[in-house]
Amino acid sequence: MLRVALVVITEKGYILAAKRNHNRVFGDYWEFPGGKIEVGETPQQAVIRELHEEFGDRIEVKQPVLPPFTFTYEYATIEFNVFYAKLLTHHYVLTAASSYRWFRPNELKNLNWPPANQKIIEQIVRQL
Ligand SMILES: Nc1nc2c([nH]c(=O)n2[C@H]2C[C@H](O)[C@@H](COP(=O)(O)OP(=O)(O)OP(=O)(O)O)O2)c(=O)[nH]1
Repeated sequence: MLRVALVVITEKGYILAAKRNHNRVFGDYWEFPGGKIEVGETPQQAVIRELHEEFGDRIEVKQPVLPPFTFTYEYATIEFNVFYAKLLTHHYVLTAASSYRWFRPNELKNLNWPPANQKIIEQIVRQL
C-alpha cells in the first residue's frame, strides 16, 4: 500500500495550504504539504524531508490530527498519516506547488481538495 504523510501547519490561527503544480496528480487542487513515505522512514521523518524538498523549510512535528486512515482512489489505496506542525523557518521555496496561502479553518471547506482531505478538514474544524 502507498503510504503518505501530511502536515497541517498552524500559525496564529491560520492553516497553510499549497496549490499543487498543474502537471501533478490532482493538479491545481489545494493540498497539505507532504508526500510519500519512503522505505525505512517514519511518517514524521517523511514530512520533515518533504517540507525541506517542497518548501526549503524546517518544521516541528506535533500531535496527529486523526489516527492513520486509508482512502481508495482509482489508481491506488493510500494510507494517510496526518500531523499538526509548526514552521521553524519561512523560506517558501516552492518546488511542487505553484502557490501557498494561509486560511482560517472555516475557509478550508470551500476549496478544491483531493477527496481524501474532507475527513482531515472536518477534524481540523472540530479541533481548532
Ligand atoms: N501531498 C499531498 N498529497 C495528497 C493530499 N491529499 C491526497 O489525497 N493526496 C494524495 C495525492 C497523491 O496520490 C498522494 C501523495 O502524492 P504526492 O504527489 O504529494 O507525493 P510526492 O510528492 O511524494 O510524489 P511525486 O509527486 O513526486 O510523485 O496523496 C494532500 O493534502 N497533500
